[in-house]
Amino acid sequence: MTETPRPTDSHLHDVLQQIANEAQDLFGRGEVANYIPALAEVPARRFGMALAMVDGSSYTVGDAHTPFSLQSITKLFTFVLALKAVGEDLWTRVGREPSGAAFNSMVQLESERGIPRNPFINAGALVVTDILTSRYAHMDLAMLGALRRLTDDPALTWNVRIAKSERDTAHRNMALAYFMKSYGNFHNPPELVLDNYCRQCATEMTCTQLAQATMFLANGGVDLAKGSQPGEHVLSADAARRVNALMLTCGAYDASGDFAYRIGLPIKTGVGGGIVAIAPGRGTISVWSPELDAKGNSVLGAFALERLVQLTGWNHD
Ligand SMILES: NC(=O)CC[C@H](N)C(=O)O
Repeated sequence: MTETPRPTDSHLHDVLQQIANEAQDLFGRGEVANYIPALAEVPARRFGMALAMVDGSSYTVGDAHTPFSLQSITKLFTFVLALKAVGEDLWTRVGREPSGAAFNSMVQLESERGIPRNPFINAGALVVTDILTSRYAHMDLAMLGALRRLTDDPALTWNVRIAKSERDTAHRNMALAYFMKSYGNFHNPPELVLDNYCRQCATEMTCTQLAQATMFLANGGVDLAKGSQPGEHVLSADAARRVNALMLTCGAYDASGDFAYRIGLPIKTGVGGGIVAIAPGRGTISVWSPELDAKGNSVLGAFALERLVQLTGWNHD
């Protein structure tokens, strides 16, 4: 059996550079999301990648310092907030099974009596935002506060234009919310929750920030000390393990099985073209490239993560 050469951390910069070079060949194979009008204006041929290691080292390549729209990646952060707020009671409102259906699908909701399959599809994320809307006077600001602490960036915010553009065209998400309300699984006015949800989705981060913000998932629930802040105990090690399990099984909508097969790490994707991946005990990887495949996942992002695990062996040791 041939061994995959294992680059040491000092070689990680070269690994990223190699991946960025190879990825260029894939430009043109996907399309920038256009169902949210303002997202369609993002330049397509962008590629950035960042690694943040639990030892505090970090590596970047390409457009890793350009802010992009997190979109569904925010479902990871709101899920963590809701888990902290209501604990295991969360599972009375949302399931934890892969849906095998598109991220914005309604079909299962009728036969499953308004309980969405998991928190990472739109219906599930809307229920999570509903839970947080009940919990906080200003759910949007509570989320932003949490993200500012995780990135150590007090200026982090949502893009007002993208939030408005999504809110103006959020007909399907509104329908999902009303449908769940008809089953009693939505407690606040859908209009209010949609306002919060669209701001949430329009939050922007760079690859570097996203890798930093998810470090607690690679580090047993504990964030690293950053700037003036001591390391924050975000979740218990047990809860972090469970979040990672959900990312592995449900993080890429109806392509979750394919991502697990190709990459084998817990991940979360978004239609802004971002993907974040967790290598437990090692570090976090974030990648951004706006061209999406038919299921709404970044074409170059998926390729880059697949190459990273091939070149480093991070998914099997
Ligand atoms: N897959 C996504 O990133 C979807 C998020 C987007 N804001 C939506 O609700 O449609």
